Amino acid sequence: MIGDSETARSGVVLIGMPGSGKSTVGRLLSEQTGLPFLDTDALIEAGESKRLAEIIAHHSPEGFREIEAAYVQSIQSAGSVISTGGSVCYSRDAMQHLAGLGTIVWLDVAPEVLEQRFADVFDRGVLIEPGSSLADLYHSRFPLYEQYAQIKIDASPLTAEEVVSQIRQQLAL
Ligand SMILES: Nc1ncnc2c1ncn2[C@@H]1O[C@H](COP(=O)(O)OP(=O)(O)O)[C@@H](O)[C@H]1O
Ligand SMILES: O=C(O)C1=C[C@@H](OP(=O)(O)O)[C@@H](O)[C@H](O)C1
Ligand SMILES: [Mg+2]
Repeated sequence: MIGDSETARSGVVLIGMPGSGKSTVGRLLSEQTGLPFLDTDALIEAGESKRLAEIIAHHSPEGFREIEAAYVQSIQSAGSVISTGGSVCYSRDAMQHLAGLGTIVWLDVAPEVLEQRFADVFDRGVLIEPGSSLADLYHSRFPLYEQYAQIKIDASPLTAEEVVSQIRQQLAL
């Protein structure tokens, strides 16, 4: 576990698989608490003036990871709700930076549930090897999310509102 300062505790950083609800939950949590909201995918899209799927299509997976890590490390807003992209877990530097901005909360959602939330991971723009399944991706990323998470929410059976409520309870927000 990393990042344990007073400043860090005032913010919330959501991590987890694509489709786990980071953007949805982050927006709701921000509305309910009044904490500012930042979605790192939106930050990248604004900075690059392109949609994420387009950026991913024009770079190697490693290239996209470097772009994502650089944008994430440029964030200075401690005390916000930050929804990350699912692939941020590949950058130790980015994760260490995020740990200085807020408590890292992992929305853990089973691959069977994720599959129901979006039909085509390639349309959505996810860093996944051709031929791999969401379940493969889930199992390969699991140890990374686990390593960085300070709080884990078993979000598979929960609505977005219930996830927000659990986060608020656990962090006394
Ligand atoms: N707890 C939930 N239960 C059911 N559907 C959800 C939940 N959270 C998010 N969704 C839906 O799943 C999809 C992906 O959510 P999103 O917030 O974009 O995930 P992420 O940012 O983690 O990729 C959206 O269509 C959203 O409405
Ligand atoms: O997990 C991934 O490989 C990705 C998830 C996306 O964000 P969401 O997790 O919000 O879908 C986005 O950052 C990028 O397209 C890659
Ligand atoms: Mg998102």
